Order: sequence, then C-alpha cells, then structure tokens
Amino acid sequence: MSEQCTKLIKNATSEWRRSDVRYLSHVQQLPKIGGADGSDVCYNVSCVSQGRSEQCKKLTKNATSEWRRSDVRYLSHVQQLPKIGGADGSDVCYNVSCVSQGRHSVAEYQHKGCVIAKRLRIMWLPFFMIAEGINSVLNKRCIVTSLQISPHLFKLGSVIAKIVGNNVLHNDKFVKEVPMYVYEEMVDGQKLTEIINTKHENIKYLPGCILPDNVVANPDIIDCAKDADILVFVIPHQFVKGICKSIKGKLKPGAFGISLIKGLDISENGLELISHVITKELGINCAVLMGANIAPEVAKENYCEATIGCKEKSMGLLLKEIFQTPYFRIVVVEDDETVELCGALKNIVAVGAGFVEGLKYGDNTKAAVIRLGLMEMVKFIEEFYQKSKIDTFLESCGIADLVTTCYSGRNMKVARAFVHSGKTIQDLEAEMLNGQKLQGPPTAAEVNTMLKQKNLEDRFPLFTAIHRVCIGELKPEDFMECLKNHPEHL
Ligand SMILES: NC(=O)c1ccc[n+]([C@@H]2O[C@H](COP(=O)([O-])OP(=O)(O)OC[C@H]3O[C@@H](n4cnc5c(N)ncnc54)[C@H](O)[C@@H]3O)[C@@H](O)[C@H]2O)c1
Ligand SMILES: O=P(O)(O)OC[C@H](O)CO
Repeated sequence: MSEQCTKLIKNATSEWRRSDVRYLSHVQQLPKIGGADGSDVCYNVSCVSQGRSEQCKKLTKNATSEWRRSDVRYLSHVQQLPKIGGADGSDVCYNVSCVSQGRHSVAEYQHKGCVIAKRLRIMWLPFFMIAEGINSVLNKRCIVTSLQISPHLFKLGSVIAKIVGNNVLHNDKFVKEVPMYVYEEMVDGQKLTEIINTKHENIKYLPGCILPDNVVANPDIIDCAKDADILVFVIPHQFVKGICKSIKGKLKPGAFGISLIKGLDISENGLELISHVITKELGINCAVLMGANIAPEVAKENYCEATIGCKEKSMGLLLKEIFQTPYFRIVVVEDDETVELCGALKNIVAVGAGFVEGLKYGDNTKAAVIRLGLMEMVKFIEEFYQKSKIDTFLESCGIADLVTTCYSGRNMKVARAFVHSGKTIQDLEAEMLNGQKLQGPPTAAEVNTMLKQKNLEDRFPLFTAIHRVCIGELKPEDFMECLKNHPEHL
C-alpha cells in the first residue's frame, strides 16, 4: 500500500512540476497533514479548467460528495483551500482521489466515484486542497487576470510601492502600472508628485528608496482608486476617514482593500479597527499586513518578515504574491483582528520603552516594559476580540514588531526625547519627524477612552500610565512606579 502511495505522489509531483511551475509555490506552502488514523495521506489530484466544464462539474461533484462522506474532519481544512486560477487565468477545479496508508486503495476510491483523470494536469497536494473550494471555484471567477493595485504613498508607503511595483512586473495576474496617491505638497519649490515621477524617489519622506518606473504618483485620489481591484492603505491612521470619504462610491465593484495602518479609531460604538472603518466607509472587504517593518530598513532590503491577516485564505495568498520578496517574507493567517490589534497596541508599549530609555534605565528595564506590555496587549485583545489565537502573537505582527518598535521606532525615539526636553509630544513630533505622524500617543488615548468607559484602567496599568504621561498628568519618573507596582508581581 505505501509503495503505491509513494509512487502516486512521485508521479503526480513530477507531472505537476512539468505542467506549471507557477503552482509550486502554492504546493510548497501547504502543510503536510497525516490521515485520520495518524498515517500519511497522499493525494492524486487532477485539475480541470472550466473550459472542460461538464466533465469538471461531474468530477468535482463526485469527489466532493465522496470526500464529505469519507471524513468530515477534513472539511475544516477544506475550507482553507486557496482558490488558485488556471495558468491561463481561468478557474480551476480539483478532482481529488485520496489514498491513505492503511485506509483505502486508489481502486476503492475510483470505484466510489473519485475518478483519477490522468490525461489532465496532475498535481500532488497535501490533503486540504479539496472539496468546498471546488464549488466556489466553479461558481465564480476566483482570480481576475489583471488586478490593478493602488497604494497610498507615504514613508512606509514608498517602500511598499517599490515592492509592489517590482512584484507586479513579474506576475501576469496584475496590471503593470501601479497608480499611487500622494498627498500633494511643495518640496524645494516643486510638487512632490512631479519629483517622484521624474526622480522616482520620494525625496521628502524616504530619500534613497528608488521606485520602479511603473509606480506613478498622482495627487488625485479618485483617479488613483477608481480602477483598482486591490487598494493598499498606507497612511497615518489619523487620515483614514478623510481618505475614505473622498473615494466612497467611486470604487470598482469587487474591489478589495489591504491596510498596513497601525492604529485604531474611536467611534460612538467604542474602539474600531481601521480595517473595519475602511469596510464600513467603502463597503469593501479589507485584509491587513503588519510586522516588524521599520521603513528605512525595508528600503535597504534588509531581511524582515510580515504577517498578512485575511479571513479569506485564498485572497491572503494572492495578496502575499503582491508583497513577498526574498527579503520581505510573509506568513498569512486568518486571525486578522489579532494581527491588526497587535500592530496598533505595540505603539503604546514603544512609548513606554522610550520613557525608560530617556530615564537611562538600560535594557533589562526595557525588556520588562516589553514583557508587561505584551501581557497587556494579550489581555486587551482577549477583552476586545474573544476569538484571538495566542499563536498570532508569535508571528511578526506580534512579538517581533513589538521588539523592533521598542528599540528603534519613532514612537520610542520621540518618547525618549520627551523625558528631558520639557516639550510636549506634539511639539517633538513636529520638530523631529518632518511631517511624519506618531501613532503611539493617539492610540494610547483611544485605548484609554475605552478602558475608562469599561472601568478597566486598573487592569491595564501600563497602558494607562503611558497615556497619563503623554498628556502630562504623570511625570515620566512616575512611570517607574507603575512598573514596580504592576499587578503581575503582586
Ligand atoms: N514608517 C514605518 O516604519 C512604518 C512601518 C510599518 C507600518 N507603518 C504604518 O504605516 C502607516 C503610515 O505610516 P508612514 O510612516 O508611512 O507615514 P508617515 O508618518 O511618514 O506619514 C505622514 C504623511 O501623512 C501625510 N499627510 C499629512 N496630512 C495629510 C492629510 N490630511 N491626508 C492624507 N495624508 C496626509 C503627509 O503628507 C505625510 O506624507 C502608519 O499607520 C504606520 O504605523 C509605518
Ligand atoms: O516608527 P514607529 O514607532 O511608527 O514604528 C514603525 C513600525 O510600525 C515598525 O514596524
């Protein structure tokens, strides 16, 4: 039995390699999961494009119903099935015959209706590339062959525009030109958009980061967004609602958003995630990308990681194609709320890290701020979003972003300067950041509004003290008392 299984996998894999190498990256990302009885499971998968739709439908129907009968445990995995388009951009459905060691033979499956369509493209996939997805693949066109992307440019936006611009040049699924909205301003007597389009460099916010020619800066936000299938939001969270208002009702049907914005919004309903604000304001779905991504380091192409949070796994994988490079490595998770909340809350902790650095307490103290901050992040997210998964904190969006921001982020640097300068955070922001925006202090204020409303300030002493220092209610030195008396040690 096992020999047959090994042979099938070998054949299918080599066939797969021959048939379309583009798919291999997807294949490699799939977890290898054992059978219901703990044994290996191998799959011989035939994929049929919609051009052969009658046969495709029949094969799919049989395989799906058989699959459902054979082991319901697999269905949860099945729902994660990425919807991958055919090489020609058409939909693909999968007919799956599975063979598990010690369970069924290929012949048994064939007998039950899981036909192995040898003349078609064959691939081997670990088991979860199966049923539920087949139906949705059949019903709709999953991948539009020419996706247009529109990032909104700022500091991180410049880096992301470079990455996206380069990636789409080598991927047939996407339109080559990437329109990029730029908030217009004069730099050395010239419009910033004109400078970017001639020098291919954002000389004000990220000098030295050369953008590919296909990234075209445009001060007209509607012009940028109206034809986009994917909208990449990279702006300080303070400006999101204004941007959304400008493009509301002007987007292409089916447009999808991805937000790289680290912050929160406060409304009459309490705290709101920025991706939810985008969804509400624009009526589009919105994924998130967060991670330890200090912009100038990404611009230098120093290795780093990021996390895409997207409920729809297939869309998450498509988005990954836009952002991943050899130096910018991405993991896709479905726990998008936790991903986004980590990105917002770590900015508060970074302000605390800046206070202890300004007070010259050294790295042990900063490590304590990071640890206590992480504990409050976990507790806050559990309070805010009960379905949060602890594993998500181990992704780049969690612990990694927290560490990098506490060591070299702008929030840390401004908070450090705040300790002895006698200036307000707002003054220091203007003085030190050349038009860039701090996210930590406003996020601390937004979180504090919610903690006050719910009478939870005592349970979040670090978040609360950081906010009170930022608004001048406490001195930075008082922050040390908060650490010493943190309920974690009582
Ligand atoms: N910079 C980073 O290292 C980094 C890394 C990861 C994530 N992020 C996140 O990305 C988001 C954007 O950060 P950034 O560093 O790119 O931004 P930034 O702080 O550099 O952006 C300031 C920009 O806001 C623009 N602006 C000013 N007024 C505006 C208005 N009324 N409407 C629209 N825009 C206006 C300015 O022109 C300027 O370009 C933030 O949420 C941030 O947390 C930043
Ligand atoms: O410079 P900061 O503090 O806004 O942090 C930048 C990024 O969020 C780091 O990933």
